[in-house]
Amino acid sequence: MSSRIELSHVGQTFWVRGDEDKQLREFVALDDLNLEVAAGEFLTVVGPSGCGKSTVLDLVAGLAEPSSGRLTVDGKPITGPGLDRSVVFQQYTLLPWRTAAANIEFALEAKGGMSKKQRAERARDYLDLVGLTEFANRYPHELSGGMKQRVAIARSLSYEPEVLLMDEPFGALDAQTRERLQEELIGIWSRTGTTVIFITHDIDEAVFLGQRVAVMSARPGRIKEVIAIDLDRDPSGETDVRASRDFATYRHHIWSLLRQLHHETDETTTEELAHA
Ligand SMILES: Nc1ncnc2c1ncn2[C@@H]1O[C@H](COP(=O)(O)OP(=O)(O)OP(=O)(O)O)[C@@H](O)[C@H]1O
Repeated sequence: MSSRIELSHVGQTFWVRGDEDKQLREFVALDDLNLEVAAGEFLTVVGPSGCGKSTVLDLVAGLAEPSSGRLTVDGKPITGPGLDRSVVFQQYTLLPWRTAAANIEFALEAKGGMSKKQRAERARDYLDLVGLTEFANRYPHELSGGMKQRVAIARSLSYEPEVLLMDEPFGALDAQTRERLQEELIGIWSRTGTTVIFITHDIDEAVFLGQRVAVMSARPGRIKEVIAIDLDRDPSGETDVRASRDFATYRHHIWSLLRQLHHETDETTTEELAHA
């Protein structure tokens, strides 16, 4: 099962204290942001630092309420967190006193409706899916960074959410582990059909994973452009799609957009400082 997500005219404003006068001021993090994610789509999001990527994810996760606009999952307004949507953060959020399998079982306990035996079986299935069958009884401190993140992904998938929200989940990993996990994630996604929103700072990662890449602008945070990625992926993994001409073209287009946005943000900041 997967779900369609829609954000229309979404705005998010925070109250922040000025550096100089310590007065509270409104800070517009998102303004009139519109985005649709189709059921079963893999959408990646890139944008300058501080443009509001995590804010968007928090809103879809139901961890925060927007100041304006509307967010829906399959047409129903998002009013808070729900087991239909699962979040994977950059930092591994495993319970250190529980084994890999027990971490997953714990999440399933929270969902309810499953016997102990069913939970144990489900945990095994999802550890198999992320290639960690042999490590079910290891504690987090006995696992590598990449393995911990795979357990976190298995845990998020185990309660079979319709939507998987990923906030730079591979950001803390070395380049090789990161590439391997990207490939595994594509495999898992094609098997489960979950709708994925994946935030990253890495253009290559965005192009490799996304069926579409949403590029955000900063100040205010909006969707600048959404680029459909049509790459000839080789399911056997034998061909290096990252080395293809098409990949380089997409990469360069997004790089140029981000560079332009970076200049625009710098100019806005200079103007704001001049008027402060
Ligand atoms: N609770 C908050 N209170 C005040 N300002 C906030 C709050 N949360 C986020 N912001 C501000 O909103 C803007 C967007 O933050 P957000 O974390 O969504 O950006 P981001 O694109 O995910 O950043 P990065 O790429 O650096 O992780 C930033 O300027 C941030 O300082």
